[in-house]
Amino acid sequence: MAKSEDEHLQYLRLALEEAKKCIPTPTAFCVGCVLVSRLGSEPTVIATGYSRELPGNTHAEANALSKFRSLPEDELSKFAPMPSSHAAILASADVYTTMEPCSVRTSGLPPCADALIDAKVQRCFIGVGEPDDFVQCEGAQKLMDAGIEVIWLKGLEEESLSVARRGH
Ligand SMILES: Nc1nc(O)c(N)c(N[C@@H]2O[C@H](COP(=O)(O)O)[C@@H](O)[C@H]2O)n1
Repeated sequence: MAKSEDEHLQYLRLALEEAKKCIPTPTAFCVGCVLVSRLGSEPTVIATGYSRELPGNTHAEANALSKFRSLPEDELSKFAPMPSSHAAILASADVYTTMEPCSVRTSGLPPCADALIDAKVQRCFIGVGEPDDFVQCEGAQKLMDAGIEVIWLKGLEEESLSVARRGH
């Protein structure tokens, strides 16, 4: 396996570890997400998130974005060689998510695909497409329509889905 492909799978495995932290519920998936900045000489994890980690009915991708945005400005130098803002770092970031970002929410809350588009992230690496257990998901298409590169990683589809469906 090529080095870069292996690196992407490593980040997806990290996202799977996040997904395993979710408290399962029969009415939603257990998803994990990792945000990686590539502004420095080495890629750096800038935030992680999982479904229902933050209070309320919260999703993995939105939680990772919120956690990163809540970091104080003076900690951002860890992620970028030049003085940089939260928005600039996110605009260079890659997203690794165990399941396709949601495009519609049964609760009516804002979908993760919209949050990633608003953050102007670079690329989104996905472990598995969202099955139509609850809704018809069009998250990957939404991201691509907004100019975000979508990469379907191969190899962890079954594990991503079985972790997502824990508690169903
Ligand atoms: N990508 C993604 N990340 C999460 O953290 C999720 N929980 C989901 N699930 C999706 O959201 C729908 C449920 O919506 P509500 O939380 O009830 O508003 C579910 O149908 C999945 O599409 N996806």
